[in-house]
Formats: sequence, C-alpha cells, structure tokens
Amino acid sequence: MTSDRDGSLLRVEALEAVYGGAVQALSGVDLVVREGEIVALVGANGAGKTTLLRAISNLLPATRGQIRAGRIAYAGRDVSRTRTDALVRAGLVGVLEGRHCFRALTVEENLIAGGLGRGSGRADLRADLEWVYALFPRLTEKRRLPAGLISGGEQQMTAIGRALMGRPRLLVLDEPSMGLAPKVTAEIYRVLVDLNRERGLTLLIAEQSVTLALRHAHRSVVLENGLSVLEGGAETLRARDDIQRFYLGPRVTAPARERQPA
Ligand SMILES: Nc1ncnc2c1ncn2[C@@H]1O[C@H](COP(=O)(O)OP(=O)(O)OP(=O)(O)O)[C@@H](O)[C@H]1O
Repeated sequence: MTSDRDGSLLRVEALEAVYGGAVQALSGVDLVVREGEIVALVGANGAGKTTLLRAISNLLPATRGQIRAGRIAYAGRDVSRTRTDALVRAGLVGVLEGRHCFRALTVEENLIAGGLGRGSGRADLRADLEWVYALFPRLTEKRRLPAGLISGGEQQMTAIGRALMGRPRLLVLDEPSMGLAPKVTAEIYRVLVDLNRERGLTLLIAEQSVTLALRHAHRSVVLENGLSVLEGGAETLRARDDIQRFYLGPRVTAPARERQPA
C-alpha cells in the first residue's frame, strides 16, 4: 500500500461530523500526517479531538456519530467507509476511548488479542510479545494478572502494547497521558518517540497537554470548536501569544536587574 503522491500517509479534508444527527462536533477539519511524522492534535475540552480520532478509525457509529461531509484518505485511498478491522489490517491502529483493556483477560491475553487480527503464526506472536515486553518491562511481571487489577499506567502500556502487536504503520492515540503520573507519562512518550525514530512509526496523538505535544511532536494541529485553526512546529506555536496565553501560561521573563543605589 502506498502513500499519497505528496508523501502523506493520512489526509483529512474539510471533515464534518455530528452526533445523534444534531450535535455538530466537527465543522471543517483539515489535517495531513506524513509518513514518519509525529503529529499532535491539541485543543480545549470539547474541541473535537476525540471525535476526529473516532472518525479516522471509523468508530463514530458506535457512539451515535456520523461523518456529514469531507474525506479521509489513508495510504492514498478513501477510507471514510472502511471498517475498523480492515483499517487495522492495513496498519491504521487506534488506542482510543481512554486506556481500554479487556479487564477480565490477563495482560498477556490482551496483548495476544492485538496480534490475532493479523493472522500471524505462533512464532511471530511470541516474538512480538517479547518485543512489547522489552518496550514496557513492567508488563513482564504483570503478564499473568487480569488487566483490571493493574495500575492505570500499566493499563495504558497494555493498550499501547496491544496496538503494537498489530504492527501498525500509523498509530493513533487519544490522550495517552490522561490521569497518569509525570514519570509514567515520560516512560510512555519515551517508547513512542523511540518507535518513531528507530522504526519510522507514524504517530497521531491527541494531547491535552500542549507542553507535552510541543516537546514530542514534529508538528501540532490546533482544533477549536470543531475546526482546525492553526498548525505548526513548536517554535511557530510558542511564538503565538494566543497559544501561549490559553495553553502554556504566562511567559516567564528574566527578572529585571536590581537597580544599584547611587
Ligand atoms: N457520543 C456523543 N454524543 C453526543 N455528543 C458528543 C459525543 N461525544 C462527544 N460529543 C460532543 O462533541 C463535541 C466534541 O467532543 P470531543 O470529545 O470530540 O472533544 P475533545 O476535544 O476530545 O474533548 P476532551 O478533551 O474533553 O476529550 C463536544 O461538544 C462533545 O460534547
């Protein structure tokens, strides 16, 4: 499967989406993710980040949502109507809806579930499991525990590990840092950034923390009220007074030098 002519792996054009036929959640979103990039989606609560990721993974119908207009292309092909399982087989894998795990299954069973759709043999599954355990060593000790009994950070690692078992080409994540301690968030981002650098994994991450987004993403796209209003690298966004004021807090300026008495 190839990318679009311009190198984009994912292209969203003028996307509009509604819930229950009435609530307009997206009113015109444009977004391009090129192969090998980390792109962050930022925006206030209710801006439409989750809705956009659901639309990309074709999960809107499960939440009474639907695409009203626009286009989503993945690897050069319109996928607006492609089923989620077919998207996963094509390498577009999502970690959405919080850190969803099958709570009654063990950590290892959760991970294996992520590899089954690919139809790989036992040896491949075992190799991929060992790879995920090497990425998240603390899952090794928890492999026999039900996912419902492990910490929130470990559940997030399990959910990401399960997605990785599908050998994604584009991994879509909804707020991987939500509710997690800074140390755990740092551990998760370190793994994601390493996968991007070393394996060329393309990432689209909705992230509430603009500080985290600017630190890790090559580009960020700002959503406001269902519209994509701005995009750019960390320097571009930091230079904007409105972004600084709304999302990053007051600029820290060096204290004025104390005046020496005459
Ligand atoms: N299942 C749903 N049914 C009806 N309206 C919904 C549903 N899910 C989201 N919405 C509405 O759609 C709009 C966009 O919500 P969305 O969850 O996509 O925003 P978000 O940027 O992800 O916000 P947050 O950071 O709070 O998760 C909001 O007005 C929200 O109330």
